Amino acid sequence: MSAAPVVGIVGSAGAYGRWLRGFLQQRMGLEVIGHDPADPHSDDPEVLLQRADVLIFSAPIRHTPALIADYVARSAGREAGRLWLDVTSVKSAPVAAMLASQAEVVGLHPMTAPPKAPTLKGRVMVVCEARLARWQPWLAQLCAALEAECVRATPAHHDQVMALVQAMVHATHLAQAGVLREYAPLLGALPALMPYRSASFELDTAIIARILSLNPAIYEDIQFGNPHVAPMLDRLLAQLQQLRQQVGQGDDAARAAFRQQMLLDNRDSQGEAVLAEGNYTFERVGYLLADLTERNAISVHLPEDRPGSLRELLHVFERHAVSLASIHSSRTPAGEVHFRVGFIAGSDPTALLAAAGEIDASGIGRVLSR
Ligand SMILES: O=C(O)C(=O)C[C@]1(C(=O)O)C=C[C@@H](O)C=C1
Repeated sequence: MSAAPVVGIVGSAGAYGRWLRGFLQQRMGLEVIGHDPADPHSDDPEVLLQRADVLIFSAPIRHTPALIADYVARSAGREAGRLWLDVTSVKSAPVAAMLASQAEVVGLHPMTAPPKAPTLKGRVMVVCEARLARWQPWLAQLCAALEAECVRATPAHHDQVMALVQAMVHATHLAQAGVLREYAPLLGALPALMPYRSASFELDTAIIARILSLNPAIYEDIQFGNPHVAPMLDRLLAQLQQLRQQVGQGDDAARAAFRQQMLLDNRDSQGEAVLAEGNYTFERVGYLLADLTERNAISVHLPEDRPGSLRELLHVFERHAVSLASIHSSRTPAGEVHFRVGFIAGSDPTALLAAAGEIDASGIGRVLSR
């Protein structure tokens, strides 16, 4: 095991491959080599097998087990004493394929698309330590540098849990997207419904938009590449069919059954503490959404990340006698940290313009277009 291993990425041109290369080079100061069939300038697989102390498979889930098997055959024992990792959303098959090698093996699953941020701070990463010995300290360094909340699991348990955490969530939202599409000729597309939104609807449509904006192959493979998904879908359908039957029946007995099964039994099963926490989260997110959609606001990027920058910014509003209603740190779509400052209703637009002008002119911050 080397303190500064050479890392090889199989799938270096993909979204995670590119993110990992940046992270490993910039945050961990490591030499990174990579192969990707989509990048003719990338290194040959043989170069990776010769030089990489750590090999990371970052390829489409569907092809990963066969791809790993191919590397096991080509490597032919040279991988002994090295570390092999993968970052796919399903764990049993890729980890089993890596275990056919003589390398130490850890399956990873970051529970996020490649973030705009330089690390996985604030995100979860599942870690399946399938065969780990001498590389343990380096894996700990990797996890610390990634700043993710790491949760250990076996590949089998991971895949069972992901049928709920990922496949069920994606399935219900894609079904909602399909229903919205079917109703669009009658009621209009989403923009026609948004004026009537509840916080729940807004959150669900944001999730739908997120899923439909990311890589379709990942969502396909999460449904089709995990054997625990089909039985989960059966249960999901049975729940919906039961509700459909009760609404169709429509009498007091059906209402009582609905109330008992769908509301009371589910409430009891979740327990008071979990419900209270989730309900509180919902309220906080609801307020956050309201603040973020508030038009009477400006976003400011503070170029200097130093103590006192935010106080100087707030001081400008104070001098222009503008009262703030909210302040949130957030990220632009390009990933730049900014502060979004909301103002109380009826704030003087001229004072706001003057304050924004002063922030720009003084160099305290850069006011972003809305
Ligand atoms: O960044 C996100 O929106 C995600 O959560 C992406 C998401 C998911 O939708 O479950 C998709 C694939 C990865 O395996 C992890 C998480």
